[in-house]
Amino acid sequence: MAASPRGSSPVPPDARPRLTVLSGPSGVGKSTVVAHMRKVHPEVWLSVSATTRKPRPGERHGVHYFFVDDEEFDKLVANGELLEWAEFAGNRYGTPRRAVLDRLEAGEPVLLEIDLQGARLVRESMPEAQLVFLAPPSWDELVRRLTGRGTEAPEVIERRLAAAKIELAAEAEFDTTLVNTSVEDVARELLALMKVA
Ligand SMILES: Nc1ncnc2c1ncn2[C@@H]1O[C@H](COP(=O)(O)OP(=O)(O)OP(=O)(O)O)[C@@H](O)[C@H]1O
Ligand SMILES: Nc1nc2c(ncn2[C@@H]2O[C@H](COP(=O)(O)O)[C@@H](O)[C@H]2O)c(=O)[nH]1
Repeated sequence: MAASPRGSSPVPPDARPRLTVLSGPSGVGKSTVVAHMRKVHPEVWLSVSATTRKPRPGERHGVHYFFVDDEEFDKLVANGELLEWAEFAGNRYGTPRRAVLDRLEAGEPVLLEIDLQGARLVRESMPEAQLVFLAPPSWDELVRRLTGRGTEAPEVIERRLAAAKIELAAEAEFDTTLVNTSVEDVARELLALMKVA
């Protein structure tokens, strides 16, 4: 048997876990599910996006998002540093490319939590990615969750609900749909899809 070289060697492409993209309308519970999943399996790496949105109370730079201004976001785009980016409800959001590629090359499971436009762009550039759609149990429940979160002004909620109608209509573009009735059940199903548990 040939001796293994010292240090870490790149993982062959076939052995790499697929990139998983989680999308779904604003307020459906994506962040809640992912937070639960990572409490149980901290090894699941979640990409930290850059955004021009202002932080909500409790959100920390580098943890929840990289909060940047318009000029900084323009530079990230111009320098090709984003794997994908999109404008959503008046703000821009993008996935830092290098960190995602590094984790995939190291053979680690990678999760993106992004909107429909971003999911479509990832599908184009990385067709091997699996796209998971998180759906609400009903429209009324989605409105309740988004409103009940209490983080957005009424006009922002309206914009997000308008986007939600478009996102719900695109469910068939995804490889799998999970209905977020129970956070624990969805987290378990997502871990299974990612082949983590
Ligand atoms: N299964 C569930 N049952 C009841 N409430 C839920 C469930 N999942 C999430 N929630 C609640 O719904 C609200 C929205 O959840 P969350 O912020 O995770 O949504 P999101 O999809 O990440 O939204 P956004 O895209 O706007 O960031 C939160 O108040 C959360 O506690
Ligand atoms: N295309 C991308 N969408 C992203 C990214 N990071 C987050 N998002 C999505 O934006 C909306 C709004 O998020 P919020 O934190 O302001 O509620 C939501 O659908 C996120 O999934 C990204 O890098 N690219």
